[in-house]
Amino acid sequence: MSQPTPADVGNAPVVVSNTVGSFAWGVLHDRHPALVERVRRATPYPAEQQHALHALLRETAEGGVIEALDDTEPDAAEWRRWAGGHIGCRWADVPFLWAESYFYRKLLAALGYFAPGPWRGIDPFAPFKRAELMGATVDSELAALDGIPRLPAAQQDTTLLHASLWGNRADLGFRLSAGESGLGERVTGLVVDDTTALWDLLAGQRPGKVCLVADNAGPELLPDLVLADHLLTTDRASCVSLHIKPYPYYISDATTTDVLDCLTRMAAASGRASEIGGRLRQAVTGGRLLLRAYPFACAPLPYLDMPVGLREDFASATLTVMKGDLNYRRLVGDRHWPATTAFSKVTEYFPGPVAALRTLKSDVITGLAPHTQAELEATGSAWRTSGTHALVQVRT
Ligand SMILES: O=P(O)(O)OC[C@@]1(O)O[C@H](CO)[C@@H](O)[C@@H]1O
Repeated sequence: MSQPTPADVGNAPVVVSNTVGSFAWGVLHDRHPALVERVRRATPYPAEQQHALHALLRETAEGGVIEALDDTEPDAAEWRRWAGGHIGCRWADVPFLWAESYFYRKLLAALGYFAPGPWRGIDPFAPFKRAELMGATVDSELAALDGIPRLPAAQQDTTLLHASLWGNRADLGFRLSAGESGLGERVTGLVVDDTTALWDLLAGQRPGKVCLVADNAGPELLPDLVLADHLLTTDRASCVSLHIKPYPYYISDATTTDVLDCLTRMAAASGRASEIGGRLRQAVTGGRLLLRAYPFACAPLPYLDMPVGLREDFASATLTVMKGDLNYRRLVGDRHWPATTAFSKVTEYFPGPVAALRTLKSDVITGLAPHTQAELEATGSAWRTSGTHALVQVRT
C-alpha cells in the first residue's frame, strides 16, 4: 500500500506510546479516559452505551490489548485492512497515530453512531463544539473582520492567513490535556515562516483549485472559511476544495454539520462576517466551495498511503493547505525526525505544492533551521507540545 519514502530522507523511528511520561503515552493514559468521561457527562447515554464505554476504557487501560472492530460496523473490512497486524497487540506498542484513530473509531462504535437506531449519527462531541461556536470569543473575532478592508492588501493576506493558523489552538482534545489552567501565551515569531512563499506561489499562476484540508470546527473553521473566501474574492483560487471529516473525530474535527453551523453563525452576525457568510453559502451552491469528506480523512495512516481519488484531488490543486497538528503528523509521517530534516524531503511524495499551517502540539517537527532548534531547546520549555509555537511551511 505504501509508496517508498524518499530514499535520502531515511526512516526515523515511528512514534509509539510506550514510554511512560512521553506525550504519546499521556494521550492514551490521560486524555482518552478524560474524554470518555466528558462524553458520558455531556449526553445521557443509556445503559448499553454506558457498558460499551466501560469496556472501551478497560480495553485501552495500561497494558490493554487491541480488539477488532465488530463485524457489524459498516467499515469493519476497511479497518481490518488498515489494522495490518495491530489487532492483539498492546495499545501502547502500535504506532501512536494508528492507536489514536482507532480509539476514536471504537468510541463511535461504543456509542452506536453507525448502528441502526436512535443514536445513529448523534455526534458525541457536538455539545462541546456547539458551546465553543456560540461563545463570546467568536463574537469578537467575527466583529474584528470589519477592520480587515482598512488594511493594506499584503497585510490583509497575512492577517487572514495567520488567523487561520492560530485558530488551530482551538482544539478541544488539546485543551482537555492543557486542563483548566488553559493554554500558554502564544509566541508570535513563527518557528518557520514561509508565509511569503505561500502567497508568491498563488500569485505566480492562473487561479486554480486550492485544497484546504480543515482541522477543528468552530473557532478554527471560521477563520479557515474566511481564508477560503479571501482566496476566492482575490482570485488566488478559482475554487476551494474544503476537506472535512466524514464523521466525528479527534473531538473537535470539522464535519459537514460544523461547516453549516459556521455559515449559520456568520449569517447571524452583522457587518462583514455576515457578508462573507452569504458569499460562502453561494460558493457552496455554485460549486466554488466544494465540500469533500473522504473516508481516508479519518484513516489511521500517513498521507503517504493515500488512495488514488484523494491523490488526484491534491494533484489537480495549485496548492494544498494542511491545517493543524494531526494533518502535519500525517503529512510528514508520525516519526521522531531530527528537527532539521528538510520539510521538502519528507513531503517529496506529495502530489503537488503543499503548505502546513500548524500550532505545535505533538513531538513531530521538521524543517527547523539549526539555530532555531538551538534557541528553542535553550528555552527549556515544552515548545514541541505546548501549542505556544506555530509554523507556516511550504513545499512548492
Ligand atoms: O490536529 P490538531 O487538532 O491540531 O491537534 C490534535 C491533537 O490535539 O491531538 C493529537 C494528540 O491526541 C496531537 O496531534 C495534537 O495534540
